[in-house]
This record gives sequence, structure tokens and C-alpha cells, in this order.
Amino acid sequence: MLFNRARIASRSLFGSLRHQLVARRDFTIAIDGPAASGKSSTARAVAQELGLGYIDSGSIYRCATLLALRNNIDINESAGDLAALINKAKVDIRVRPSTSRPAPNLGRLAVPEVQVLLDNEDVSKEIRAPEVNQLVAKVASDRSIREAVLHIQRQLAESAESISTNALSKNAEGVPGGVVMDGRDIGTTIFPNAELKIYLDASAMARAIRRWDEMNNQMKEANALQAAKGSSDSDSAPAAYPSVEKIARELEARDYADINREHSPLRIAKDAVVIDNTNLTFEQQVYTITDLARERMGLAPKHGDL
Ligand SMILES: Nc1ncnc2c1ncn2[C@@H]1O[C@H](COP(=O)(O)OP(=O)(O)O)[C@@H](O)[C@H]1O
Ligand SMILES: Nc1ccn([C@@H]2O[C@H](COP(=O)(O)OP(=O)(O)O)[C@@H](O)[C@H]2O)c(=O)n1
Repeated sequence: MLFNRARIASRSLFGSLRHQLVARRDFTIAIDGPAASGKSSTARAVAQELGLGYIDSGSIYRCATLLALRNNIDINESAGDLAALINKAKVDIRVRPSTSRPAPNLGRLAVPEVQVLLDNEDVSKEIRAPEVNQLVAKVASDRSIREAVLHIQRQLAESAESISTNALSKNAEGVPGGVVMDGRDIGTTIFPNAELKIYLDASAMARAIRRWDEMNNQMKEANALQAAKGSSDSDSAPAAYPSVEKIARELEARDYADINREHSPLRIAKDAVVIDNTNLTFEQQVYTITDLARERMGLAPKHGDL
């Protein structure tokens, strides 16, 4: 059985500080890529298939952004104040097997649900709000904030529990422990020695349509809930659906900022496997990655030709 040490390293970012974090992990999968390319849903499904832990690093940057908004911190003026707040904050990412039917675009795979807690408050929905989407790339471009987030990533990586389901007994047999983490700099900066690095991509249009679909479904659910309550309060008027064009512009602006920032920009790690999923089904991309991982673990593939 492979037993490797994956380094959680920050060499390029904090090299001068010799700030290198080392965590013992049997098998680490890093999944990077642009916004809405399917990283988080794929990472969760892969973690579930293999019985590994899961960490959504983007949600930590989103929590940092929520802290900035709630405390009226101007990121251009006072990034250090925000970094200090993040250092004091407690972020928890809880993952549990899905309780609802799989979304139609995800085929038969039920994607585990993630709950994000900021200082014990469930902020899972709030961190996906439009105001957070607009500010998060700016927040993530600051070096002191990235350093504060790195501490949280390290803590979470050390304590990540595997996602367990009944399916695991048959699918995860022989699989070592480990973690799947998704984000922008996981394969390049955070886990440069990850056993498997994936760069997940899809066309800008496919990504915008998928995010639009996702947001519309969520809004429909929220509006239906409100209608069922029979609320006539003007504050709780049904939320307007954003246009695909608006979402495409937001994704493009965020990708541009993530690719062009100075610290830990979004890059394809030189040893990453690039998967463009524009024309792949969700199952195809998940099974391709789990079979690649199994191969590197010295195990037989489960899914063969897809
Ligand atoms: N191959 C695919 N085909 C269709 N929809 C997909 C596929 N992969 C992911 N999705 C959907 O795309 C949306 C964005 O995926 P998500 O995992 O949130 O991306 P990211 O974490 O990269 O932002 C989700 O609604 C997800 O279910
Ligand atoms: N490892 C990471 C993860 C996210 N981020 C930042 O956090 C933002 C939100 O990440 P996310 O993964 O939640 O975004 P989506 O792709 O899900 O929309 C990104 O646009 C980046 O600016 C980062 O800089 N580094």
C-alpha cells in the first residue's frame, strides 16, 4: 500500500518565512480550476466514492469575505484587520451523505452535502450571496489573508473525516486514508506533492449555464417555501432570477482576478491531469478521477471504459 507524506506547503507564497506545513496523509487529491467548473461537486463525489475526507477551500475565502462585509472592513485599506479577524475565527466544514434525490444533471450520483460553520453559525447559504461572489476574489488576492486562511486549511486537513456511506464498504476497500481538497492553488501551493492533481475545466458558457441552473433551482425552492408560508411581507418578495449573461460576467471577472493576482494565482500544475468536462457527464468525470486515484493507489479500476 502506498503510504506517502503529502506536504501542505506554502513555498512560493511564504518561502521567506520558511513557513512550511507538513501533514501526514496517505493519499491526497488536489482539484483546481476556474469558477463553476464542477470542482466542489466532483471533489465531494470522489471523496465519497473513495471514503476520503473533503475540504472546500473556497468556502474559507468566502467566510473571510463574509467577515469583511459584516464588519465593514474596506479590503483596500485594512486587509490586516481582516487577517486578524480570520485568525480568531473558527471555520468548520461538515460533510454528510446526501439526504435528497440527486440533481437531474448529476445522474445517479448523490453528492454529499456540505455545511459551513463560521464561529458555530451555519453560513452555508450566506457565503454564496451575490455580495460575497463580487468581493471574494479581491479578498483572496491579499497575501496576509491567504496566510490566515492557510492556518484554517491546515487545521481542517488534519481533522477531516472521511465521508462514509453504505456504498463505502464495497467501493473503498483497500483505499488508504486521505483527503480531497478543491480550490485554485491546491496542486500548485497547498499540496505540491499531492498524489493526484486534477485541473477541471469547462467552456465559459457551460459553466455559466450550470451556475445559472443551480441558482435558479435554489431560488425556486426558496420562493416556493415562502409561498407555502403565505407570507405577504414586502421584504420577502420573491427573489429575481439572475440572467445567464450576468452570471457569465461575474464568473469571467472572478477568473480574471484569480489568474492574474500576484499570490498563488490559478495555474495548471505541471503534473496535473487536465479534464475538460464540457461534454462529459458528471458520472464520467467522477469515475475517471476515482479510477485514476485507484490506479495510483495500486488498486484495480472500478469503472473501466466510460
Ligand atoms: N459534467 C457536468 N455536467 C453537468 N453539470 C455539472 C457537471 N459537473 C458539475 N456540474 C454542475 O455544475 C455546477 C457547478 O459545479 P460546482 O461543483 O459547484 O463547481 P465549482 O466548485 O467549480 O464552482 C453544479 O450545479 C454541478 O452540479
Ligand atoms: N484555494 C482557493 C480557493 C478559492 N479561492 C478564492 O475564493 C473564490 C471562491 O472560490 P470557490 O471555490 O468557492 O468558487 P466557485 O468556483 O465555487 O464559484 C475564488 O474565486 C478565489 O478568489 C482562492 O483564491 N484559492
